[in-house]
Amino acid sequence: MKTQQWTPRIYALLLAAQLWVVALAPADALLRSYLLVVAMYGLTLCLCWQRSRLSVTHNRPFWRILLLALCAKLAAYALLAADAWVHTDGTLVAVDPAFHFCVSALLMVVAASYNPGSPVARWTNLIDGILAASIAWLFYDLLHVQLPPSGQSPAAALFLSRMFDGMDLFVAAFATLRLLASRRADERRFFFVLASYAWLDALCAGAHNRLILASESYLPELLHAVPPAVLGVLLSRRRAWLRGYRPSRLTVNLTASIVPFALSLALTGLALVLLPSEPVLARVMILLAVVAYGARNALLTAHHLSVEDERRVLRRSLQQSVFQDELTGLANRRGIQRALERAWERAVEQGEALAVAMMDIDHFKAFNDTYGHLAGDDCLSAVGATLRNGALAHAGVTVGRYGGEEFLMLFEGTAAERAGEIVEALRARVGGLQILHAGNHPSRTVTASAGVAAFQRGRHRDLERLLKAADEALYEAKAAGRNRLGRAEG
Ligand SMILES: Nc1nc2c(ncn2[C@@H]2O[C@H](COP(=O)(O)OP(=O)(O)OP(=O)(O)O)[C@@H](O)[C@H]2O)c(=O)[nH]1
Repeated sequence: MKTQQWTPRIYALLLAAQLWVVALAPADALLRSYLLVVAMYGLTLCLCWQRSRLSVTHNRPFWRILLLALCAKLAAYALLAADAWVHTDGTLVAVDPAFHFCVSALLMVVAASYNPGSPVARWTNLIDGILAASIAWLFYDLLHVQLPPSGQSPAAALFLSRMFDGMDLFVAAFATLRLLASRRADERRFFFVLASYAWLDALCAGAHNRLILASESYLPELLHAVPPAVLGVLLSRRRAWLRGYRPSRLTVNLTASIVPFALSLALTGLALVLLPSEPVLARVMILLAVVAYGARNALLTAHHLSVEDERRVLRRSLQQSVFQDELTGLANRRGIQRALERAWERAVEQGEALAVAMMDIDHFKAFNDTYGHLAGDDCLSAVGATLRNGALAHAGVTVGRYGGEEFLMLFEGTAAERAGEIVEALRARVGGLQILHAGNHPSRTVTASAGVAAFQRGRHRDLERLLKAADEALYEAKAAGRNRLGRAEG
């Protein structure tokens, strides 16, 4: 028989046995009832252990923390059973059951605040753990300070049950918050189980504590058995709960910010209650709450700032790769086109002088065919560097690789005559590289031809016409024998 089939039956049997015990109310009803609850927690523990073994690695710590919380619960009920067995007024051993209930709640808070995915997780988890442990410690301390050891009065019992209500509701609210912010299905499964158990535990414990104040019956003892039984049944199921639920980014981020705030607030609240009786400890705890909250925020802010910096660098290098030619380091076609459009707008709107030139390496196909494509790349790279350095010497000149072995030059605020002079100087620099090119007669070294055109309002109605004029001038230079400058009609 499968686990999910036999578990509800065993829990039902144990519950039936407990009902029989509390209804018949023999002399040792309390002891037997607690022993049955211990048995239920024992079975639930086994199911939780099995679940932790089956879970994916990154989720395993959650199940292990829950396992420890259940161990603490089991220990608390075992102590209650031992207490019922000896029938003493106080407790049997030095540590009373309240301590174990506190430890169990602390561990569930730790599970709900544990965040393995965050990049600064090691430190934030440590801070959250310290806060949760301080809350549990203060809570336990408060129980003993506010409640004298002999205090079994109805007022003291009411105080005790209110304190436990507060603690249980805090755990349940915390687990629900994490459930709402769980993106992964396996994490959501854990927090569904934890939140269901925490709410049920809070309701049953609250109801039990009030009912035993109001009646002499043992029947409220049944309420102790409901949370472990329901938890065990949930643990034995394999199905994923809230399958269709996907938290928004806002919910996830809000929860992440609320967790440290809620922990610090709870610690401060408990410290304020403790302030009149233990002022030093209370002040230390308030200070701890403030420092821990501040340190956690500082950690996260520092992390976000460094992520933002990395993003900025990445964005810049991405932008560069979009507008820069890898081989020559010049602006690529997209980059030079963008610069050209901006310059064109300025020329049209503000009447600034504008000239463009197309430059093309002569017989570059023959160069590639003779020396190979890699040598061709080296040649393009050397020509590109020469044009880039040469352009630096003249204000308002931008050079880009327009495509293949063709370069586009942009002269802003430069008259046609002057633009021609600069192109000639740049062509001379290319020739000055003295790169061997046997197929390029008569120089037998790499040379370039160019065509220049200046913007004229009446003649060039759009950018394409200006580029076409420069291209035609280049064509004329090629046709006239290459290694020269062609000028568009002015
Ligand atoms: N090595 C290399 N060659 C390229 C690159 N881009 C284009 N080319 C080559 O450049 C050559 C251009 O040849 P053509 O357009 O026929 O012009 P050309 O041989 O220079 O002749 P003219 O322009 O008339 O002087 C082609 O062989 C292309 O393969 C590149 O990035 N690297």
